[in-house]
Amino acid sequence: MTKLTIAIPSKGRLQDNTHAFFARAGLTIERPGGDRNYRGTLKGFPDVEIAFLSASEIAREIADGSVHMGVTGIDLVEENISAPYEKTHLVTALGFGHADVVIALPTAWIDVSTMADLSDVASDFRARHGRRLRVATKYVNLTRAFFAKSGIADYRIVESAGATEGAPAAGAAEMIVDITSTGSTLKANNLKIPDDGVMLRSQAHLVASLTATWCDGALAAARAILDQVAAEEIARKTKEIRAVLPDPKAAAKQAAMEFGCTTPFGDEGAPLVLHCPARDVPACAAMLKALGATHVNVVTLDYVFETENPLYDPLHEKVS
Ligand SMILES: Nc1ncnc2c1ncn2[C@@H]1O[C@H](COP(=O)(O)OP(=O)(O)OP(=O)(O)O)[C@@H](O)[C@H]1O
Ligand SMILES: O=P(O)(O)OC[C@H]1O[C@H](OP(=O)(O)OP(=O)(O)O)[C@H](O)[C@@H]1O
Ligand SMILES: [Mg+2]
Repeated sequence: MTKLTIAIPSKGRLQDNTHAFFARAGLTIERPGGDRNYRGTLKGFPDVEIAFLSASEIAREIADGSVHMGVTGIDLVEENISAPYEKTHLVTALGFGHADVVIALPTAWIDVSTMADLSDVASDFRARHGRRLRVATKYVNLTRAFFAKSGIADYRIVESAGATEGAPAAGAAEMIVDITSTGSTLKANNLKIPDDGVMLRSQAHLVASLTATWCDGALAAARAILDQVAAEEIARKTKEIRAVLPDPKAAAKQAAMEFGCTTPFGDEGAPLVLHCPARDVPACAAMLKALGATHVNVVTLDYVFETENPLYDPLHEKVS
């Protein structure tokens, strides 16, 4: 494998957001031949190959090293990979695909509102019915780990590939473990989440493989791509503030202390140029006015390229 292979979701809810994420970083995914082609390219990066896979396949291929990087959900990383953080490295959270893996049980079970309550019910159920409570799920490994942590042993997993929320009403299980975001599917099926029943908060991540072969070419391509991704990420979270001040050095120092502002071009300039966390801009502008600035210009940035790359450097450390 001399090329860098990046896997991206070819269907499902992560697909569109993934394309938008790459586009934001100025990266264009090309898929010659359209939807039926499972290989694509990244415009301007001849050493990169794109693999189109489902989100769960992406987690598996990252684990076994057949792709270098991919976009998938943390739920799938933790469910599909044993010892996930020995085999993968989370490059960055992508801010979409937010969903919780939860345990849900019938709303009619009014006495059960915590995992401790459920533990009691599970033992009673077994004593009374001579069989164990059934949990329908496709998250078999996450469920086992969570039930063990909650001290519940009296249950049995019924594997469910789809429409899991329907299992209790269909009589196939007493409860479920599944992913939820708005909660409307659970509600429609008369299911509720115990107070401490959230097993995992998931979102889509850019994930790198620690088992793939990282030759120099693959590393160089990863660096070039992550330079663009990091530059966009920093730019999105940062505003550039420009102001002329009687004592720019003192203002820069105060802005650094109060808001963590940096001075990318030094602290002597007229105007002084600050990089400020986006959320602190109004407060920082007020401070600069109080220090004598008559105008405070705030500029939105497209990219901020820096020598150090907060996304690439930690990955490089692990794979070389
Ligand atoms: N309702 C939801 N809201 C937000 N994210 C969700 C929701 N359902 C699933 N996801 C997330 O989307 C990711 C992929 O799920 P999706 O169902 O699109 O693909 P998949 O399960 O891999 O498909 P398949 O099982 O057919 O291979 C998962 O990481 C999951 O956490
Ligand atoms: O909390 P909610 O907003 O109601 O979302 C939850 C539902 O979304 C997912 O299904 P999806 O729509 O991806 O269909 P699928 O079962 O075919 O994957 C998940 O499996 C739940 O069924
Ligand atoms: Mg789905």
